[in-house]
Amino acid sequence: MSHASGHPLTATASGPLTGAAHVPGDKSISHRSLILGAMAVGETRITGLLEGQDVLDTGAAMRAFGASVEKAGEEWVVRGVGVGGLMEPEDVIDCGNSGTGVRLLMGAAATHGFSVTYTGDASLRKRPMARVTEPLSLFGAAAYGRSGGRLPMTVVGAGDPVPVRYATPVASAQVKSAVLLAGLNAPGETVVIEREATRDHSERMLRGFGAEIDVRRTAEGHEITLVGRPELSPQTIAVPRDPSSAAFPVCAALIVPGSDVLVPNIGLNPTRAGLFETLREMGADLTYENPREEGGEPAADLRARFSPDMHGIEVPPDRAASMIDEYPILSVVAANAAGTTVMRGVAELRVKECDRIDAMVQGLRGCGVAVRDGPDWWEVDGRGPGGVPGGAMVAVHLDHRIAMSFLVAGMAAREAVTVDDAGPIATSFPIFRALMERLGAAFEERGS
Ligand SMILES: O=C(O)C1=C[C@@H](OP(=O)(O)O)[C@@H](O)[C@H](O)C1
Ligand SMILES: C=C(OP(=O)(O)O)C(=O)O
Repeated sequence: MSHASGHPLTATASGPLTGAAHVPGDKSISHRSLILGAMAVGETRITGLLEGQDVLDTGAAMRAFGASVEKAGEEWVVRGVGVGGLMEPEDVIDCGNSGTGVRLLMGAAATHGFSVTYTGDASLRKRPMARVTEPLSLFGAAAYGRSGGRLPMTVVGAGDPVPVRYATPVASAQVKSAVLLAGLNAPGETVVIEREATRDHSERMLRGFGAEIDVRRTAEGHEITLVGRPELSPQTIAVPRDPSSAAFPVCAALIVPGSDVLVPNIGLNPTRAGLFETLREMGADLTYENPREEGGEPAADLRARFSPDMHGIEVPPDRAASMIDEYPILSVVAANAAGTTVMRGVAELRVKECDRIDAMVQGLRGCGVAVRDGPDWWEVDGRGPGGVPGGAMVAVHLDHRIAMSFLVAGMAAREAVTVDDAGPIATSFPIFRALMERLGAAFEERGS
């Protein structure tokens, strides 16, 4: 569902940020818990589920496909219908702002013999869907959408699906996951080959639910083989906290003088941890405390302290997939570091909730920071600690990460920074404002 829009918010310079920041559950793992829970036979119990709008929309969709999804106390309980048991929804499936939601659902339903019409908010209706419907057509499904492969779109599922071998042309965990989820209800082996490793939550969770799945390194990259038509057994899932949400209090602490923030129990799956590696290379005082395993995923407590000696770096392009959602907030840290930070191989940023390179370039320029960009790269000239002038009103284009990034920028800038719409933050991090205020951040609602 679409969130209320047009709610501006201003961040002003705060004193030091201190204390513990308990960020919500991982968005990627939350979507997958609901979808795989709905395709298992029996009751899956989930704690730590992200209750952001993106995930709530996926929960509502799974109900429309015939599963039961209810909250009982602190737990979410999903009663699944089994692989092949999804039912035709009676109405359009509205995935709101969520690319992950719509692309994974298209995959899961595409090997069922019924049709589903999908839509989303004004941001999602601009995003490319052909990257998913092309491989789904190999299973025997057909998609009819607006020009350019945009939503609203009807996917006519394959009643008699065949398994597929598919090499993904873009580094995208959503595309990989859509093919694997479709492969669940195809007889035989479905194979996905990805040149660069993307987040592997689907593979881990499919294995956890009892599917036969094999991952091997070949000359072509990662080859993932899934045996179709398994019976999935229900699971008890503790969702780890989201490293992509942790990025905001961590980066705020690095650039606000005197800060010392602990972000406990963060999932540090290597396919997600590229930002933290990059920050450490820039000279950030960022440490991992109590490293451990939580539910099959590496985890640690992150400790971030004000880091006045950070310097720009060239971010290795082969790291992009492991930090793809973190480039906006990285560029805010880069603006507060000395020297230039160069980010290459990031064309995917142009097809997220908005064109994230363009949104950050415009907003940072408005804040007095020099930025240059090209089709798949951009670079930020740092102004050193406390050197960002700020004082801008920034357009967020229905993009939660742009909104949160500029609010963090405002916490360290000389003049306040206003975002034109803080509404989208609720898609992934509904407690962002309260959590940052508890650390010491100062926000104002100044009106538009
Ligand atoms: O699979 C996932 O859960 C996600 C994959 C990434 O998208 P792409 O697959 O488009 O890279 C990421 O940007 C998104 O926030 C979540
Ligand atoms: C790109 C993102 O999400 P999605 O693709 O699920 O909309 C994100 O959360 O940064």
